[in-house]
Amino acid sequence: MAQTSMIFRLELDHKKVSFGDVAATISRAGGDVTSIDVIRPGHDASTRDITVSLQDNNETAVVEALRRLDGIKVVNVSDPTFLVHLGGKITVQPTMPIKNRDDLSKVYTPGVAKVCTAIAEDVSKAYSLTIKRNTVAVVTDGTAVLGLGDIGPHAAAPVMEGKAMLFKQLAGVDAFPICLDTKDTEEIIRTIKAISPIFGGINLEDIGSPRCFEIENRLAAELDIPIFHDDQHGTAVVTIAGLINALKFVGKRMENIRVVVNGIGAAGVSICKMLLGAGVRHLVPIDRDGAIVRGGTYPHPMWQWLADQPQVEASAGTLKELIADADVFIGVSRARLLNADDVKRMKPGAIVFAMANPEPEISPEEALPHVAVFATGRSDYPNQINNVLVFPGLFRGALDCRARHINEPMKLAAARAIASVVTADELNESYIIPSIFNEKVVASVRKAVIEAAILTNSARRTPKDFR
Ligand SMILES: NC(=O)c1ccc[n+]([C@@H]2O[C@H](COP(=O)([O-])OP(=O)(O)OC[C@H]3O[C@@H](n4cnc5c(N)ncnc54)[C@H](O)[C@@H]3O)[C@@H](O)[C@H]2O)c1
Ligand SMILES: O=C(O)C[C@H](O)C(=O)O
Ligand SMILES: [Mg+2]
Repeated sequence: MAQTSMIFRLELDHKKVSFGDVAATISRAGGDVTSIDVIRPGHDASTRDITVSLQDNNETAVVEALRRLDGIKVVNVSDPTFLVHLGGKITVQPTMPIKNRDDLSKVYTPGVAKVCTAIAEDVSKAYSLTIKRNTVAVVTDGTAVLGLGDIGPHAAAPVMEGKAMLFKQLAGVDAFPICLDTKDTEEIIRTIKAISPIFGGINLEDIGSPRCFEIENRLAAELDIPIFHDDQHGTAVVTIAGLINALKFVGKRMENIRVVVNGIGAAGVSICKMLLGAGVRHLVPIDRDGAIVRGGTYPHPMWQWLADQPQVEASAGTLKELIADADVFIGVSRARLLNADDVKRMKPGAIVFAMANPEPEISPEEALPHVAVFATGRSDYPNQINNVLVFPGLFRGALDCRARHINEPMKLAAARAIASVVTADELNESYIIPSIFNEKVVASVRKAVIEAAILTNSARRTPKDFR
């Protein structure tokens, strides 16, 4: 069951009702009082903010129960999640104050002109004399936002702002949310190319498949800064990291496991490719019409690529049929597609990564009793397998060594680095993947990415700590 919390502002008439009555009413309606703030104290009446933890968004039941109580006025109901979004989540800060005319003439006209001229004469100076060395554009068209689908560029913004916050807090990267009002592949490519001069890298986000593949490939070929579709590669990297450790925990090997991947979109395609690269020999890719089978013919070029791989199984079927006898289930599809009976039919030592956001393919309550390792993409359950473990450190590394692109060895190095943060004695069923608050994650990913970039000639600069 999903837990949320809400703040109820109440006016209490003390002659008619006590706080005990309020707490008991909230509890009967399915809520738990977690904190109380007295906004206006008083002998006869008071105003209080009551924070209530709720199961499954049953706020209406609580409000109705409170309204039926004599002596209570419900002034306002607010959702703390909305409150943290008020006014947006990021801002732009100058690196120094402009204190006097002298400062002004340096940072702005006339002084700035000679810096512009220097860059015009040698464009590589943009890295040392502008923000380019530290900036990433987080670009979306709003077509595949989490598992919510095509909700448009305005509605996508809170996710993009969230990614920008994480870039900054975790890795010091200045990321800008860019939400494009177009779904046209050529227009998206043209626009990103046109805005690219100020950016050191491009993080594509929540762009639906199959358009995302062409957009990424074309930009990587036509621009000389790293282009990274987070939903494809960030997800694949963190999934491989989680799988390396989950397999250690259950004592199985990549070569011997049968893996079902459900949802062969942006994330699913990249996960399948990385699984094959990591040595998986029994792969069952499934989308909404059933399995993508070896030898089949598909209009989607990436599905056709999968159908041509020898490790992909040839048997057709639905998710419910094909999950039987799987060692590993990886879901990057939609909410609530599986139940306890489905995961019960997996092999002993089953590993389930139900990574659809915000709601996984199966809830932990249903899956946990029947599987050895369970993970989701969410921060409120153990084992959060989410691309946030990847993009901050990966771009930190790519920017620091001015990587031309982000290649397979850099991604694999990032996956191994994340997995290695969990030591052998720490590894257990609820700790296969480190927390994003573990400071070692970004540092380890950065280091591994830079080493791989130098070895593969993607790096244009060797950072000081590598010299
Ligand atoms: N945990 C993470 O870090 C992470 C990262 C990326 C994506 N995701 C989640 O994975 C999901 C997919 O994201 P995406 O960017 O790949 O989107 P996408 O739109 O590119 O792909 C989704 C795919 O799922 C398929 N699908 C839809 N319903 C299905 C069903 N009932 N059975 C099988 N397949 C079905 C679609 O046909 C499509 O191919 C979303 O829920 C997203 O939030 C999680
Ligand atoms: O945004 C997230 O939490 C992860 C991922 O990028 C997603 O689209 O679900
Ligand atoms: Mg995403």
